[in-house]
Order: sequence, then C-alpha cells, then structure tokens
Amino acid sequence: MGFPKKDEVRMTYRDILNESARRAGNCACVGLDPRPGNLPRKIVMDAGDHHGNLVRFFSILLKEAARRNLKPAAFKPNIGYWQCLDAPRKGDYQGSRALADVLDMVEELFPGVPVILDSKRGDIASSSTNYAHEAFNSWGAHAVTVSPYMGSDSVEPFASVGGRHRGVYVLNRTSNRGAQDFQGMDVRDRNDSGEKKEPLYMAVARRIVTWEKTYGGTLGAVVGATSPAELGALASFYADHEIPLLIPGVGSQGAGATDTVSLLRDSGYPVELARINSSSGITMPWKDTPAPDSWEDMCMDAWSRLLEETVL
Ligand SMILES: O=c1ccn([C@@H]2O[C@H](COP(=O)(O)O)[C@@H](O)[C@H]2O)c(=O)[nH]1
Repeated sequence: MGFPKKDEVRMTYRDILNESARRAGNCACVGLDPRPGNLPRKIVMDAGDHHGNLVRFFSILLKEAARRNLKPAAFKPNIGYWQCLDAPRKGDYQGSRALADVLDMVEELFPGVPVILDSKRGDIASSSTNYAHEAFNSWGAHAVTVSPYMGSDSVEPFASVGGRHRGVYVLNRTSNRGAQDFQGMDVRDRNDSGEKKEPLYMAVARRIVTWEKTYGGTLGAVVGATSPAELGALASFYADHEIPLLIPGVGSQGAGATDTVSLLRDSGYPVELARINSSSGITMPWKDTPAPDSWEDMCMDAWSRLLEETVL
C-alpha cells in the first residue's frame, strides 16, 4: 500500500478531511464490513474461499461506484469483520489478505479518499504504540478508532505515532443501546476545580479538546447518529474547536442521514469535518434475506442515496 502520499504528509488529518469532502462534495463514509454468509449466490464460487469471494464482491461494487462517479468522503472497514476470517494457527490469513486487496482497490479507484480503520484500540502506552503501528503502518490507514477508557497515556501514542497527517477518533458517545450504561453516567472531572457533574461523554469531549491542543488537527470523536440529543450537544460543543466527527448509526441502525446533516448544521458544526457512516445498509441492503438478482443496483442505489443525503 502507498500511504501516506507526499502531499498528505504536509497536511494535518483535518486538512485531509476538508480536502476529501470538497472533492467528493459530500461527507459520506461507506463502511466495508463483509458478512460472508450474506453474499449474493453468484459471487460465492466456493463457500470456504473467503478471500476470493470477498475480493470478487467488493471489486464489483467499488468498480461500479467509481464508474458512476459515486465518490464518498471516506471508507471505514471494521477490522473485526475481516480478521475473524483468518485462522492464523493454520497459516490461513484469508480475511486479512482480502482486506489488504480491497484497500488497494480503494486506493486505486478512489485516490485521496481517507480510510478510517475501525479497530477500537487503546491500552497501556507501549501496547497502544504497537496498535498505532498496526493501523498506520501495517494497514496504511489514514485514521483509527480508539477507546478512551484507559486514559490519556493510552490515547496519546496514536497521535504521536500517526503524526499530524493521521487521525485518531476517540469513542465518545457511541451508537449502541448500551452506550448509556457508562457514557451517560454523571461524573465530576477531578481535573476541573468545579463541583458540577456532567455526563461522562461530556468529560471525554473536554479531554478530546485538550488532546487536540497538543496534537493539532488530528483528534476526532465517534458520536452515534442514533441519539440526536447527545449528538446535537456534542456537535455544538465541538463546532468552534473543529473536532472531526465520525458518525455511525445511519441506515441499518435506524438513523437518517438527512436528519443527521440538518442536526449538524443547526448546531453550527462544520459539516465537511463530519463523516456520516453506513456499512451494511450499503453493502448488504437485503439484510438477512437472500440477495436478489438485482443486488448490485440495490447496493448502488443505497450508496448514491447516502451521497445525496450528505451533500455539502
Ligand atoms: O458507536 C459506534 C461505533 C462504531 N460502529 C461501527 O460502525 C459500523 C456500523 O455498521 P452498520 O452496518 O452501518 O450498522 C460497524 O462497523 C460498527 O462496529 C457503530 O456502529 N457504532
């Protein structure tokens, strides 16, 4: 893989986001999460050949999207969907090889479109350093998702290994039902002198802004579209700080892209820094039913709808 390009090294990750949104004309992020059991019948030539089946499937989709000039402003593979197809103790790396080949295709067909590796890492500093190398150097990703649960020293290695041209999206207020269990807890930040309590996701948001001051143009936040009140509050808070938002939850999880864009605009948030993600809603809109013969058009319709609904 050829990341990073020479020009990109001179840019901050925030510059890369601004530039890719300007070129694409939208703030859409297409998720790349394969589910081998739900692939169209005609694609599956041998049920055990995950590498062949996935490369065939994504090659058809990516080439057709490029032919129709359907350029999103980011791609987001979730590493778990790919690496669960490896069987390393048997010398089998089909999932990882398929992801590598698909990322090569993305780079060739959609040059300049950032890839966000959704791996949700975060560990003691020395281990985080290795995870940062995994994302930025092994996979050549432009950005990675990171959990803040272990604190500053677990997040900072991603920013220092990545440098200014790589992004670090911190899990802030996630899109799942259980997000409220901890992220919504009222807490008092010991670093603040006040006695006032606030939801944990707001305390994390303040830290993201603090980290951003040290690692300018690189820190972002993952905030789900499924909780509009929280997304609105965080988007307003981040607006002046220009913190990039990665927003999953659109499509299969029920949130609408149009509503999400309106909410961001109403919050005064610079929409070109957001990446609104839909994964299975685009690559598997038939959900758990068998893929229809018109599967390719179905995917392209969903893909182009996301781009239209997130137009800048
Ligand atoms: O809060 C979060 C953080 C990450 N995700 C990831 O995004 C995609 C969503 O997939 P859909 O098929 O569009 O529902 C998936 O990789 C999640 O792990 C999230 O959904 N919410």
